Amino acid sequence: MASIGIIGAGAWGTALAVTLARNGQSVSLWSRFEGWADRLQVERENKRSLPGVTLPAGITVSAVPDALGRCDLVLAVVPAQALRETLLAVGPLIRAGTPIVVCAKGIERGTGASMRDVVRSCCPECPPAALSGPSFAADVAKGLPTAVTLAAETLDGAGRMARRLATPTFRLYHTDDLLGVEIGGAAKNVLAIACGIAQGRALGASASAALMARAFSELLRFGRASGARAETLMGLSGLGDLVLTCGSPQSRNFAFGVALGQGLDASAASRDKLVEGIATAPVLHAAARKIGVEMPIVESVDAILAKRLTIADAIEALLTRPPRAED
Ligand SMILES: NC(=O)C1=CN([C@@H]2O[C@H](COP(=O)(O)OP(=O)(O)OC[C@H]3O[C@@H](n4cnc5c(N)ncnc54)[C@H](OP(=O)(O)O)[C@@H]3O)[C@@H](O)[C@H]2O)C=CC1
Ligand SMILES: O=C(CO)COP(=O)(O)O
Repeated sequence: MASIGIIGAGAWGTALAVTLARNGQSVSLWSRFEGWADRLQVERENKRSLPGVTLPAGITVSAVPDALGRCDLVLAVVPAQALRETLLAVGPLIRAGTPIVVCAKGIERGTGASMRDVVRSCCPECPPAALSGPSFAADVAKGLPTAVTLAAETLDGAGRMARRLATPTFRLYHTDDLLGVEIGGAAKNVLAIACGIAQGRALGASASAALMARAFSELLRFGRASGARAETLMGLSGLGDLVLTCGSPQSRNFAFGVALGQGLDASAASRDKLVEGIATAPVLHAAARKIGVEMPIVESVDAILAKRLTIADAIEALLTRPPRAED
């Protein structure tokens, strides 16, 4: 069987490589930095993101992307904002017809493009797919039970890829609602920042639960208006990931929100770690406005990050919104 290519040797790329290789797959893991690729290849451990997890022999790490051309399935696991430049660099090596499964969660800043559209424009011969759902890299790398969703343009294609990537502890459901899966993953990061802020401000467990429920209602409203299916938004990649990310200090988006809520400096709180919701907030807010969907929590996060609103004013604005029928 041909290898599975993984683009990006960060926390999630490494965790996916480890879980696939443990299950007998041959994995070509690509990192843009030769020094980092060499370290992983020799030390057999990603000491930066997943200390203590051994890279099985089935993983070959390299900064030379040629091996991606011999893979029959490629996972793109770089930050959403880096997907385009990465695919422009290594995409031409990927064989026509090879699916590119984007594992990043976000919307492209500047263009408002979805991840599948970035794949389509950079690698028009490769069908886009998405892997998303509640799954912390550390949990997956430890072999803890996890369930996520694989979305592709066709249900058959999604099913084939899901069977290829599933392991006894990494359970994959599949769907052809690529749009719905991408929206859930992108939106939950922004909403998790809001939930983190509430935690950092010590607003209490009742407020946190209310915020999470209203956050889900925004996700559902935006997703449906965009054409996503409700069952996708209520599934692993929507509600499932929202619950995980909005309630766990393990989440970088939630932890960033906590730091903001505690009054810490935003740039310091996101300096060393990836907080995808920061870039997604203004794009998601703009997309919602464009289609006339109200997303007051997303709007607040965007305004706080852009320093148009203080946290206190944002909370005040949310609490004084006119009462309405619940949707
Ligand atoms: N960590 C997790 O638990 C999960 C993460 N995800 C998603 O996966 C995506 C990646 O996250 P994660 O792996 O955690 O992030 P990390 O920051 O751990 O790793 C990101 C990887 O992408 C590489 N990268 C960064 N910028 C660029 C660039 N401009 N060009 C090429 N490569 C680049 C990094 O290389 P370098 O280190 O050399 O800069 C690194 O290998 C995100 O969208 C995230 O939302 C999804 C599910 C779970
Ligand atoms: O997407 C994730 C879990 O499903 C990881 O969330 P964070 O990027 O907030 O850490």
